[in-house]
Amino acid sequence: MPNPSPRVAVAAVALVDDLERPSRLLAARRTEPPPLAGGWEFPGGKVEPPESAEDAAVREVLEELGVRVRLGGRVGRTWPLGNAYEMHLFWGVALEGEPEPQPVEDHDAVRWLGAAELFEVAWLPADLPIVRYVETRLRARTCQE
Ligand SMILES: Nc1nc2c([nH]c(=O)n2[C@H]2C[C@H](O)[C@@H](COP(=O)(O)OP(=O)(O)OP(=O)(O)O)O2)c(=O)[nH]1
Repeated sequence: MPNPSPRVAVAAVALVDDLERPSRLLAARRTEPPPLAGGWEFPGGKVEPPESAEDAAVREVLEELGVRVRLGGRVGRTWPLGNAYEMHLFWGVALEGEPEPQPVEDHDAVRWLGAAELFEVAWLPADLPIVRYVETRLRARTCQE
């Protein structure tokens, strides 16, 4: 049977300070591979079937930032990342009592960014349309569509 999507699924989290009234987003700076190193992104990674995109997003944030998160809804639609990947992005917030997110694996810096600061970091190019959408949500102080 033909594969319905030739793109590999990536799942990631738009980690915010508050799912009800978000004002800041966490961005993380990649260290690997060399062509992507230094680019800022949403923490996440490839979905490893049979896990769901949601489970992959939670797993990746724990591995990469040392924080357990609770997910909210999806951030918009599924977003293409070049020709090879598609991203399933979920709003998320750190569970109560979790430590401050820090780069544990695959990143060397994290930053909390308010709506007016979102473009102070060099996002991976494929993330730019997503960040523009996130900006509209932070300015409206809502994770709703
Ligand atoms: N996690 C993440 N990946 C992104 C973003 N934007 C973007 O273009 N990508 C690309 C980079 C990678 O080519 C691909 C995701 O792969 P990854 O390297 O994060 O996945 P992974 O952690 O499972 O990596 P690996 O174990 O297979 O090395 O998607 C983003 O915001 N977050």
